[in-house]
Amino acid sequence: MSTITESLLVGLIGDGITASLTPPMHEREAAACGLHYLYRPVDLAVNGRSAADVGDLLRYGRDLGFNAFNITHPCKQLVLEHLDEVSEDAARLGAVNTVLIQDGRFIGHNTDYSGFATALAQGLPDAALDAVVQLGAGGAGAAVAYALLKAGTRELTLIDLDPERTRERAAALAALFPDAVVRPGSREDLAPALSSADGFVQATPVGMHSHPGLPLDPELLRPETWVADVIYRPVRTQLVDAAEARGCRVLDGGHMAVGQAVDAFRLISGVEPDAARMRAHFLELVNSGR
Ligand SMILES: NC(=O)C1=CN([C@@H]2O[C@H](COP(=O)(O)OP(=O)(O)OC[C@H]3O[C@@H](n4cnc5c(N)ncnc54)[C@H](O)[C@@H]3O)[C@@H](O)[C@H]2O)C=CC1
Ligand SMILES: O=C1C[C@@](O)(C(=O)O)C[C@@H](O)[C@@H]1O
Repeated sequence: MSTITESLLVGLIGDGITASLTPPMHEREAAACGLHYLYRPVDLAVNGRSAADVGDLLRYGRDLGFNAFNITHPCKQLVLEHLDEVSEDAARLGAVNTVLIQDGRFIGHNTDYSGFATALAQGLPDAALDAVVQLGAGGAGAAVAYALLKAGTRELTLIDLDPERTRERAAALAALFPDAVVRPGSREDLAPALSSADGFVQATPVGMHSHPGLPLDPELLRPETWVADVIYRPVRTQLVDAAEARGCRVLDGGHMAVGQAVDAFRLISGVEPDAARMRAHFLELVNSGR
């Protein structure tokens, strides 16, 4: 037996997340830190719930003694209206992936953007960020683009298959970062934009086990352009391999997956996790086929 202050009970609310690696990442790190910490997937698909139930699930969780939740697709925006307080960055970004429950209040944060920012700073130290081309303007793309602009990107070319989404996301980001140029583009803009870009970020599902392939012709990548992928299943995507073969510096998607977990773990537990240990455990999980 333990009370809400003696142990930590955490959940991940989202659709189809039962096999997520985030729960084992948190639990293993907590064990290494000597914490009593349980982290359960709360899968909408398994429970016959819809995304609109996220507020009810949060309130049930609070009543049942949960300390925090991670929130994922398709609830990261929907959850906002149920929160008592939202961090400045999560409010600006318009998405929350971590909810702390403190004194019965719900407090939202976004560790997708901060996790990517740390991953980029540590994984590609000294990378020039002035001009970046990004493919994909969905949920992950929004967080990554926000992180880039906050870290100093002056010129971001955003390209998504959905032109309306591209325009809307580019306009929203341009309003948040008035000193930067956020240019909505189409696939025809890839080659000219990459001819002078410092970096290329791939934030589409292309490259996942379920969507194998390359999101662009790797010949378009100059060796001096760094490349970041958000896909982490597999960690070594075809893009990561092709970019390395071209001589580019590369950040695989596992860095963002670990980065969001590191930042959420710190917020939830108040304990500083060992990021290198979490990355090693993450790779162990991926390599064992989890
Ligand atoms: N490393 C990490 O921590 C995280 C990784 N992810 C991964 O990021 C990927 C994207 O996830 P979400 O953004 O949530 O999905 P989403 O469905 O919200 O957005 C994906 C976007 O990519 C666009 N797209 C698809 N194919 C494209 C192509 N060939 N060229 C240009 N645009 C294209 C779609 O139109 C859509 O707007 C997923 O594979 C997910 O697993 C997501 C969250 C965190
Ligand atoms: O979107 C993601 C991915 C995730 O849902 C996972 O399953 O690892 C965990 C969330 O915290 C994060 O925001």
